[in-house]
Parts: sequence; structure tokens; C-alpha cells
Amino acid sequence: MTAPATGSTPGDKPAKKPTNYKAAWAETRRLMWQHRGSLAIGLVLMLVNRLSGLVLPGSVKWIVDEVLTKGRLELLTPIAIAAGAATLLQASSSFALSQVISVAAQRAITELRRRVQARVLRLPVSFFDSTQSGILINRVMNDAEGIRNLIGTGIIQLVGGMLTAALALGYLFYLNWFLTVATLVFLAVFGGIMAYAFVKLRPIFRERSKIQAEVSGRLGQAMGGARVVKVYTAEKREEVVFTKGAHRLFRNIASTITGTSAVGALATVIIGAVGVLILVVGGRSVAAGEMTLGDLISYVFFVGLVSFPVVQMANIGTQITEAFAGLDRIREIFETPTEDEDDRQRDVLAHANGDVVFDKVWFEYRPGIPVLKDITFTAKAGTTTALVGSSGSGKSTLISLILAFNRPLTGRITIGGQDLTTLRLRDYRGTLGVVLQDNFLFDGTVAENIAFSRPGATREEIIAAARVANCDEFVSQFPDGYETIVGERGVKLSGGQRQRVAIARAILADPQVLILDEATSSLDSESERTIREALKKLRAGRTTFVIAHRLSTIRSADQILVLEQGEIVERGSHRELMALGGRYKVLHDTQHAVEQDLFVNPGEEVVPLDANG
Ligand SMILES: Nc1ncnc2c1ncn2[C@@H]1O[C@H](COP(=O)(O)OP(=O)(O)OP(=O)(O)O)[C@@H](O)[C@H]1O
Repeated sequence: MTAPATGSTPGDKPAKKPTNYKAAWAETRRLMWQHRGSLAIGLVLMLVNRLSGLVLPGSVKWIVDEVLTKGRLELLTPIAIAAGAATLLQASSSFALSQVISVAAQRAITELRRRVQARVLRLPVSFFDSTQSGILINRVMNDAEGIRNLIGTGIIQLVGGMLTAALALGYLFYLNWFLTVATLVFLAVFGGIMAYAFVKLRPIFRERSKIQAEVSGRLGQAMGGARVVKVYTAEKREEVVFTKGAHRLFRNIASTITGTSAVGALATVIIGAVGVLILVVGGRSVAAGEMTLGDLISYVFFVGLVSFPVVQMANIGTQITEAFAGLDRIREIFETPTEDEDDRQRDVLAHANGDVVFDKVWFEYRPGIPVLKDITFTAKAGTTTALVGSSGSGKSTLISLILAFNRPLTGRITIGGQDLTTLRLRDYRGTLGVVLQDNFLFDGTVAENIAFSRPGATREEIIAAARVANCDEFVSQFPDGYETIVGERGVKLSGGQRQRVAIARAILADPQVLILDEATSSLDSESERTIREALKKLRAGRTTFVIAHRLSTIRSADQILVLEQGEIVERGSHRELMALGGRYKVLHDTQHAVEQDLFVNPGEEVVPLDANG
């Protein structure tokens, strides 16, 4: 009864949307503030880590100049002890750092995932219609993961790297300012080229997560629809679609590999050039007595300390940009209004068992194409209203308005005199029950699926509901009874069994307003009888809306609304509508004739009794 979800296939090039860095930065600041405690401890640990990391290269100068050149052997042991202690300190602070920061980051990721998931499920149905589920799963799982780099080791490494570079640089200036200026020129050129490279690479990284989401989304659909794929021998087609997507992903990754390895090669060249520079300029300085040999050796070590963070910063920079992009996509979800956003200001539902009234309701999915036109009717409390009409006439859409999945464009829907748009959604939905043609069951046990509508239900209540729905007779034949696993979407049950589980689920919910989308046509007469009986018991005393596919099942409805192209063209009881001899009678007689002649020979066509209505 629902329209197929729209969305691009992995082959399409989606429109690129620039990351809103300002908003992402604001969200980052909020996250950082939230985790300021562990970040502060992390920074202190990082400081200790980096400072202790300077001791070993710093001691080289003393070894060369004092111990080796001047022969002060008594200094060797203290220097060795200092270097050893510093290394121990470096190792333990690094361990503590990863403990504090990584755990904090994981906690933040979990929290963000939880918030995104909770938010996504509260978004309107139209959002799900227009967004692939793969993309939404990606938001919850991968994009949330990205913040590891913002509040985790990424940011600490960045800050730590900059700190080490600054300290090391100061020391380099002290050792030989001229050589340092020359080295910096090289490093600046390298930094500039790298910044340019990453500006180029950034959009490719952003594109990657999008491609990944699309490819896995499509993959999920193909797996979920495996039966349809097999029947229409679409394995090859799906293979082609996947291959295209996988290749797009490959091309994306390959292009970044080229970029990053080019940067790596450039780094080697620059380091080589700096090495040559140090040999030439430094060697001369030593020869001229401006520098000691120890100075030159520790200079080499410290240049390493400066250039390593530059390379690292660029790498972390990419990860942080990625994380920004992910946060920005998450922010979009947080900015999309949820269905129950202003529930607190809305009214409490006073009469769940009141009349349901449609008053001049218009509705459209696409602007300018009305799907429901001026719908006015009253469904008295406790009565059954049947909707009939040809395919696409708007029956499901009307039901979606009753379920508050969609809101009227103009006009009002009221329940017990209260406008649906002013009611607390949670209250209102709590009064609903649905049994649809394709009843969605979760991969769990029969009992869990029945209790889905009321998680606190006792085993006795579940079994009582199952009895009313005539589930008991087939469940008792399963070796595991109510503990039988139904499989994804309930594939391990027959269509009729699924239907009855859904009826039991609705019975347990004890709804005031009931929606039935009858699908009895595919069942044998025995199952149909049991299901019809179950539905009859379910309907008793509830305001029921039935989408009737077999008109013979709605003879007892209190009112029948005949929809055509979004308008109610006839209304009344079965008897009244038959007497009217209009559209309903045509539909009825045509269907009756089809049912009578189900086994006619080919060519013996059914002639409608009254083609004009
Ligand atoms: N989510 C949607 N977005 C855009 N158009 C939609 C959407 N759902 C339905 N439509 C369109 O609205 C019209 C009415 O569809 P609806 O599903 O309400 O018909 P129906 O009477 O329930 O049909 P059926 O008996 O075949 O289920 C159709 O033209 C359909 O294409």
C-alpha cells in the first residue's frame, strides 16, 4: 500500500553539497566542551609525552660534545639514566593518553550514535520515503564514528604535534638560526603544496562516504529483495549495479591513493633536500667552529621532530575535515524537524473513542497534483468505514492521514472534536492499531512480534491475544511454539500466519482506532475464514477503517466510501450503493463475475455489467 521509496542508484552522480564548516565547528566546540575534562587530562599527558620525547634526542649533544669530545665519562651514567627515565615516562604517558582519550572518544561516539538513531526514527515518513536507508544507517554508524578525530586522539595529536614542532623549532633557532631559516623555507614550500593537495583531496573524501552509503544501501535492498531478484533472474543486473558502485568507490579511493602517495614522495624529496642543506651549511658551520659536532647531530634529530608533525598534521587535518563533513551531515538530521517536536505544547487527547471527522481535506505529495480532493465524511465512534476504489484512487493516502504520517494541505481531521494537528502525537498514535497487507515482522520470536505493540505484556496476555487472532492453532504445531524465530520480515511464516500474528499484535495493543488493509484474496478459503473471524473479533467496538480489496468482505461495513481520483464519488451502505446502481455496483458486479469465472478458459472474458457506472 505504500509508494516505493525514491532514491538514486549507486550509478548516479549525486549533487555535491558544500560542508557547512561554521555549523560543524559550532557542534565540535559543543562536543569539546562536553568532554573538556578528559581533553584537558589528555593535553597534560600529551605535554608530558612530548617533553619527555625531547630528552633522548637532546642528550645526543651532551654525549657527543661532553662525553666523547671532552672525555667527561662521569656524565655518561646520569645522561643514560635521564634518557631511560624519559623514555619510560614517554611510554607510560602515551599509554595513559590512549586510555583516557580513546575511551572518552568511544563514549562520545556511542552517545552521538544513540542521539542520531533516536532522532532519525522520529523524523516524518516523507523523510524515509526520500532517503535511502543505507544513507541513514551510514549517518548513525560511520558519520558518528568520525568524531573520534575531533575529540579523540586526532585533535590531541594535532595539538601535541604543533607543540613539539614549536619547542623543537625554538631549539633549532638557538643552535643555528641561518640553517633553520633555510630549512623552514623548504618546509613552508612543502606545507603549502600539501595544503593545496588536501584542498583537492577533501571533496573526494567527502564523496567517498556518500558512495559507500549508496552502495551498501543498494546492496541491502538487493539482499532484502532476494526473492524478487531471483524470480526475475536479476542477479546479473544487480551484479552490474553493484560492480558499478564498487568501481566508483575504487576510483574514488584510487584517486586519493595517488594524491597521498604523491605527497609522500614529495616529503621524501623535501627531507632529502633538507638533509643535503644540513650537511652543507651545518658541515661548514662545524668546520668554522660556529657549531659543535654534538650541535649538528642533535640538529638533525630536532629537524625530524619539526618535520614529522608537519606531515602528521596534514594527515590528521584530512581526518578532521572528514569528521567535520560527517558532523555536518548529522547536523542536517538534527535540524530536520521531528514529528513530535512540539508535542509538549500540544493538547492531550481527550476522547480516543470519539468520532473521526474529515472536513474538506485536500492533500498532495507533489505541489499542484492533489491526491485527495475535498474529502468530507464522519466515521462514528465504534463503526466500520470501508474505502473502495480503483488502484491509485487515494485509499492508502487517506489512511496515511488518519495515521498522521501525512498532514492535510487544507481542511481538518478531528477525533472526538479535537484537531489531529493539535494533538500530542504519542497520545494519538497510542490509540492506533494496524493490520496491513504486508505486515512487517521483526526477526525475533512469534511472542516478541506479538508483544511489539505492548512490550510490557505478560505471557498470558500474549497467548490470549494469539488465541483471539487464531494464531494458537498454527503456533502450537511449531516445535518451539511461541519461541519460534520468524526470520527477517517474518519470512519463515506463511502469508496467512504473518497476517494472524499482525492481528494478534493489534489485539494486544487494544486500539481505539483500527486500520485494516485486507489481503484475504491470496489465502485459501479455510485461512480466509479464520482470518476473517479474527478480524471480526478485532473490529468489535473499535472505530475501524478498512481498505477493502474484496468487496464481499465489507458488506457489513457501516459506511462505504467510493474513491475515484482522490474524490469521494459515492457513499452509503452496501445495500444503498447497490440500489444506487453507480460506480460501486460496477466494481461489485465486475469483481463478482471475476470470482465466479476464476476458472474460465482463455478467451472467455468477463464483461462488466455496466461500463458507464
Ligand atoms: N509517497 C508518495 N509520494 C508521491 N506520490 C505518492 C506517494 N504515495 C502515493 N502517491 C501517489 O498518490 C496516488 C494515490 O496513491 P494511493 O497509494 O493512496 O492509492 P491507493 O488507492 O491506495 O492504491 P492501491 O489500491 O493500488 O494501493 C497515486 O497516484 C500515487 O502514485
